Amino acid sequence: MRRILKQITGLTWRAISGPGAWKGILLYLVVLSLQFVGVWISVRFIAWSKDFYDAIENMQADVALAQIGVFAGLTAVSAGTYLVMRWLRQQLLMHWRHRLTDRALDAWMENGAYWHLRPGLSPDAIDNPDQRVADDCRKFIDHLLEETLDLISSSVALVSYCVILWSLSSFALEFTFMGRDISIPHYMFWLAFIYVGISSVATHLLGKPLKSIVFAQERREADFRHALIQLRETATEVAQSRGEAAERRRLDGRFSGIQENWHQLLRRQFIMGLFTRPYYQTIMRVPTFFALPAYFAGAVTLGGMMQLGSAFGRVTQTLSWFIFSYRKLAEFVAVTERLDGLFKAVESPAPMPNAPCDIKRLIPNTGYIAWRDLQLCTPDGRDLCPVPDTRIEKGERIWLSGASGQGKTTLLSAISGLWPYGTGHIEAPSEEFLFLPQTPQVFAEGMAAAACYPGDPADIDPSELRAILTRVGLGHRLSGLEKTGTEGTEGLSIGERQRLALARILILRPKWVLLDEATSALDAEAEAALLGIIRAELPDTTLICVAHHAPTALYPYRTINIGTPEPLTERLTA
Ligand SMILES: Nc1ncnc2c1ncn2[C@@H]1O[C@H](COP(=O)(O)OP(=O)(O)OP(=O)(O)O)[C@@H](O)[C@H]1O
Repeated sequence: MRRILKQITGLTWRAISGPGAWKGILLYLVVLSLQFVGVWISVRFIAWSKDFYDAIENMQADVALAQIGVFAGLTAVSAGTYLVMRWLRQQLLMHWRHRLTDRALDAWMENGAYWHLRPGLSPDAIDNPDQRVADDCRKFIDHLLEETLDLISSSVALVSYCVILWSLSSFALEFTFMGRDISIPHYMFWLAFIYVGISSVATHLLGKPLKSIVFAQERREADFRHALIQLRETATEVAQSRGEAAERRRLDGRFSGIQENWHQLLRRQFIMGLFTRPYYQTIMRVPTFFALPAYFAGAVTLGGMMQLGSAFGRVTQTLSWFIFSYRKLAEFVAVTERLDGLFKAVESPAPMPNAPCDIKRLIPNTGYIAWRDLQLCTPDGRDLCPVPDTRIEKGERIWLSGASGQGKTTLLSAISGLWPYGTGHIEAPSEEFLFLPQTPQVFAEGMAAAACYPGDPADIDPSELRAILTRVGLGHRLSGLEKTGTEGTEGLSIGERQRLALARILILRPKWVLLDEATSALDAEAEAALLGIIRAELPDTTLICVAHHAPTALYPYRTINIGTPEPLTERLTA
């Protein structure tokens, strides 16, 4: 309980603190005040019904008419208060959600957490981070507002109902137990608390597993959504390989996970319902039964007993907030734990237990890359092929060669400061590296954004962009620049994607480029032409090129072999 309260306050602090925090807090106070106005109006309505019916009973037409005017006024205030309160509450929801989402995105993006905290790379790997950032931030604020506002206004209402119940239940319960006369004054008052106390404990015991079931449900829903997104992203591969049946199996598997957990959820809700439903239905009647001993003892009249029953009912109903909100509270706890898990994992990510994490990084004064005594390993602690000590000067061209799986891509990750597993020393400049993978992504933001990534397309002159795209052989796709979304990049072949990625070098003009089989889908002639352009235009740029054949267009280049050298024929061609 203390842990979850700490998590809730921690997340709340993230959402409400920071510059301009006063705005959200002020909004919250206004919403709370309006909620109190709502409680006051409902109390006024109770008094109004007495005045109105008394006027009718006493045949006072003018008073009754005046009360109709009071009714209209109260209704107008009530409706106005409710609408303004709801509108402000939605504003506050977005205000705090924005702040919390900002913090979650900062945490997820800073220091490459989105890269490090992936399954297989970290013991704290985060499942479905998209769900945590997109859904859980919203749900957390939504629950926070609903539960705290409810709790505060219920507590205030409870005090006033308790005062009424205390004054109405002045009589005592008298009985004989084991030969002794016992008298419990205000017993109806104490009974209300005992009744709700016992019921709350019963609800908690029955509903305890609900939190983890709700947690699992959200996770399985997210897994199913993720599988559908994967299908969209790999549509061509699936369609070409007639993978529909396999995809259906995968999707069905994920969906049956949802169903299985759903049944557990239903079962648990049913078990809870066996208690909470009768409780809900009897809460307004049971007070009368409890008051019967006093009635039969002549301590209270029938009218008094009915009045007492309704006061008791109000107290128990307000006290039962915990019981009635149990399912929502379970969701709140599940959302809190997921979101807190994200922040905790990012703040103190643990390395894999079986792999050394001791690569020392230095930033040299002059521009060069060097490594010595470098032994990289996989996250499960397997040593990769030893890498010979090397120093790469600015403007050099390097062919990083080695058979498949020897650790070339891993070395590139280590150079750019991502790969943590291994031992040794790496010196690399602080300037940004441009990394081009084998299958570059094209983003929903369109052709220009893909060509300038990770730069901003607004920073390049459109005519220059067109000229560069034409030079890399994408002149026939220039119309894509005018189209928005994925329409402009739809159908780009892998080779064309690689051309688009190579255009980034000409646009961004970086000092250090890491090419990981970035030309593998181009024919030899196109590869030679493109690398030739890059070499001629950017003579000072260092190119470190991972490839399974010699990048002859980069000649003169230096070869660094990792593990088994490439086949002899490749070396001869070089
Ligand atoms: N997250 C990981 N978990 C476990 N093993 C990994 C992980 N990442 C890489 N490896 C392993 O590390 C080894 C080196 O991988 P890497 O991608 O660096 O090889 P490569 O030389 O670039 O191969 P290729 O030429 O086929 O691209 C491989 O055996 C790979 O399976």
